[in-house]
Amino acid sequence: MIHAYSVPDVRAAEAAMPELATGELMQRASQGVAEVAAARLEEHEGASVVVLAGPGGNGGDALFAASFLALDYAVVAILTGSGAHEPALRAAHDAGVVVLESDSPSSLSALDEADLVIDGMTGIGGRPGLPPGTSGLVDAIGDDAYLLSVDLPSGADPAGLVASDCVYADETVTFSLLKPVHLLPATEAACGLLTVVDIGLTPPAAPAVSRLTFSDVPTLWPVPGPDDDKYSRGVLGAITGGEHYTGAALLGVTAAVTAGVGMVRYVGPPAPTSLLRAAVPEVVFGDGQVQAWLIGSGMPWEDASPEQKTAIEKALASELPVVVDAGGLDALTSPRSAPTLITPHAGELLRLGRRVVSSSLDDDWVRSNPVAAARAVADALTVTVLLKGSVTVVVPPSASGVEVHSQSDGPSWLATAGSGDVLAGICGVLLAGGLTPEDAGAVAALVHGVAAHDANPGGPIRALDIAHQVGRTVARLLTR
Ligand SMILES: NC(=O)C1=CN([C@@H]2O[C@H](COP(=O)(O)OP(=O)(O)OC[C@H]3O[C@@H](n4cnc5c(N)ncnc54)[C@H](O)[C@@H]3O)[C@@H](O)[C@H]2O)[C@@H](O)CC1
Ligand SMILES: Nc1ncnc2c1ncn2[C@@H]1O[C@H](COP(=O)(O)OP(=O)(O)O)[C@@H](O)[C@H]1O
Repeated sequence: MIHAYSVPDVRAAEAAMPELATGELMQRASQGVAEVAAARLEEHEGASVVVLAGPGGNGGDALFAASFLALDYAVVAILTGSGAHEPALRAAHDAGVVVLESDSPSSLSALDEADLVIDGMTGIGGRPGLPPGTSGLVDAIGDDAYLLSVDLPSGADPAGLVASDCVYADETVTFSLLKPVHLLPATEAACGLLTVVDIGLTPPAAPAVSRLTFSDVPTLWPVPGPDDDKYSRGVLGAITGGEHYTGAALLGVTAAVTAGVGMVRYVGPPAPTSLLRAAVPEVVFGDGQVQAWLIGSGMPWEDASPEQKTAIEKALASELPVVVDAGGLDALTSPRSAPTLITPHAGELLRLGRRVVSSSLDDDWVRSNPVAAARAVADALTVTVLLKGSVTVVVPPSASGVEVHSQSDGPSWLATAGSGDVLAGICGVLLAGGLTPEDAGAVAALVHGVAAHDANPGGPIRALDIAHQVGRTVARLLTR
């Protein structure tokens, strides 16, 4: 598991180190930046470095790194704020670094010609958005330059909440502790490759964001034992698909069966029922006892059959865990006390937010702060929200005290019709297997992303292939 910690907690961890006051922490950080920069220069056969140094601690890290690199490379430092970290600036001067002001005519040409640029303009104390007057410098960086950010890409929201104008790095070097900026959807893409240099900080007690890794899957995935039978393993009731979206029923139920559910009971009208009878012979049909429900994929509320509507109302009124996808979200009109995982994409979350948070939310509500939008719906309905995207977040209600989970395991080829229906099926298996909505959502997102990769590494993927792949991917993750 990877953890990221809130900015105040990281500050407190730094303040607890006597090495902060002596400058030793900055020496370790800047040495780490210099080592990573030198390795990338080797790999790319580069010789020239430009450092963008702001007035804060990150600027200090960047200038000290410049002083180390000046032993072997031609290094220019551009000061981007009013003032600079004094000891670091002195070290850069002493090492022969050419120091320029940001408005110097030479700055733009140096950036255009640099093989590697170190971005140390803003750090975890920065506000979202590039500092005034620096966007021209960022634009001047040559397309072939390797862009290495110190701690976080300048301009990115350290809390990872708000999308803003920022540097898009090839790589970010951070120090001992990840921050939300490195893992959350508004900012992760700007970080590029993430490299962690240990400078000796002690992790705070509680993370703000967690991310599962492959080695967490054997701990969390429900594996049957010798005393299990199909009922004890978990029966999933699926109320999905309809006369129109027959495929959504097939995709979710196929994923559930290949992901290893004890049994699936399907409730739906004749067309998807016939399809499932032919394509997924393991499924049984009609209402009955289940351990969890999956409702709504491919079932706009107005298309739901009377039998489906009755079964959904009963499921939502029960004490059983429920996964609510797509059209099922329209049936969720009041808070649930039983475990509930909802799986909207951004469009569906906006529609739901307008119903349960405020009818006046603007079109940008989810995009401008995805985690806050998911949290508002989670709190309004006391459900856990899995908000889908290239970075998928699993956001529990605030009262739970559980941290946000963030997963980014799938290729962009996952953006294909029906892949969300597959994800909902995997979520259903895990709720039926007894996982909490937070764990179920995070593990399902990881396995879904990896299965998409495994289905056709490096190339396009159809959703049904992901559904067929899930079981093999789970086996690979359980036995690696
Ligand atoms: N073979 C099938 O039977 C399939 C059935 N599907 C079902 O089709 C129904 C409609 O699905 P839609 O996803 O079109 O839902 P909606 O029609 O409810 O939402 C689509 C709207 O949301 C907007 N939007 C904003 N952000 C988005 C994002 N990140 N991803 C997707 N749309 C975004 C779109 O621009 C569009 O206006 C659902 O019930 C779904 O389960 C789909 O899953 C596709 C495959
Ligand atoms: N650019 C992307 N990169 C990786 N995964 C993505 C990307 N865009 C969407 N996804 C994933 O693809 C799936 C799409 O689900 P959804 O929008 O519900 O589609 P559908 O309704 O057609 O099934 C989700 O799991 C989402 O996280």
